[in-house]
Amino acid sequence: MKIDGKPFRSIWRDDAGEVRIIDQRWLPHELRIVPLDSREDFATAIRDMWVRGAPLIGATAAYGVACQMRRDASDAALSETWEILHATRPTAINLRWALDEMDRVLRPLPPGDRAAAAFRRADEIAEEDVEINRRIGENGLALIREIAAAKPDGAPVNILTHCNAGWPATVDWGTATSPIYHAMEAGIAVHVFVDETRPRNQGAQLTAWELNSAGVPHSLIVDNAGGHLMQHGEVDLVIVGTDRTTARGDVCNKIGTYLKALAAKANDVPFYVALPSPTIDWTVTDGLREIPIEERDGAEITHVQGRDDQGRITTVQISPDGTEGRNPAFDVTPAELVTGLITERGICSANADAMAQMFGDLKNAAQDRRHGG
Ligand SMILES: CSC[C@@H](O)[C@@H](O)C(=O)COP(=O)(O)O
Repeated sequence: MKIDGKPFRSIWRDDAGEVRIIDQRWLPHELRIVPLDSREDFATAIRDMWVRGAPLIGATAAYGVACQMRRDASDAALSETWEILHATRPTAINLRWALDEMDRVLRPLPPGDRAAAAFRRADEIAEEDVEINRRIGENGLALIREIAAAKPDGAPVNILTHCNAGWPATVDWGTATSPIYHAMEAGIAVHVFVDETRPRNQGAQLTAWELNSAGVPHSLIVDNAGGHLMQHGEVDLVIVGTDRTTARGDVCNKIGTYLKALAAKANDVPFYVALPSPTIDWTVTDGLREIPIEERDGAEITHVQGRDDQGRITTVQISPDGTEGRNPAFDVTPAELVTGLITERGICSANADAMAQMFGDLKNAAQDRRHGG
């Protein structure tokens, strides 16, 4: 997508082949581009959320393996790099997916061939992500078009989204935002309610920033406003992203997603999840019991970052000294609250049969790998 009219991705290789990212900690106030080189650079960038969002975490890890292969392409380095990068964040399954994929491709090769093959596969993973998200956009567009057709002429389709499942969370397009960008391109009027998404404010800082840059009409709302807006008929559709979706369609996403799904159900608002296939974890079914939920530093709750009137990015404390924050970063929305999954292959019901029918090949491949096939 574009920043000030210039096309950008969230991660790319420069003319010399070096990996560069947008350091998202400073958005929307400053656009800082940084190189990543060592395995430690990559681990820090994922752990400390310079990059974040499930698909981008996966792509970054793939490039992390590739860069390491330039330094040391031994079997031991391959295994160690898998472990180090895998330990950075626990919830988004794209991390393990990308690391397994790199291992699958590199392990059979002689060490001398691994660096070149690793960069090839990492570039492909990045390109595949862009294409998956483009298709999610096309498939979600059909949904928005249908809702638009039932509205009075010219009235915008009001879409609520939570967190940032936009292009900064992926390599490009975003997942939840891709249908919105496709609707804009198709000339359909849309308006987006952006949940601020405490504690880290990915909605206020990233989703609002990207929609603003793309000229998409939007309103920033506090996380607690969604239910009220739904009760008053102001939301036509909810679209969120996901960090891990189970084989039966339980959806793990940013903390607060579950409450939006409950409110949507109570008010007959369709609740859709934009789901790229690498975000499906075929090894788990019961999301509530089986998905590890990241617990982050309580300081993210007790403090807030913003820009002061001197233009400096600063952090302030909002709670009393001595009060500690409890900070589970994700929650699980059970499949029965999900109207449908917008995937690159089409829209799929959130249940085991429908998912197995749409992605049977991927499910079988995952099961083969699990049994050492
Ligand atoms: C396309 S991104 C989908 C999810 O990864 C996104 O909604 C989300 O929860 C991101 O969490 P974050 O903690 O910012 O990495």
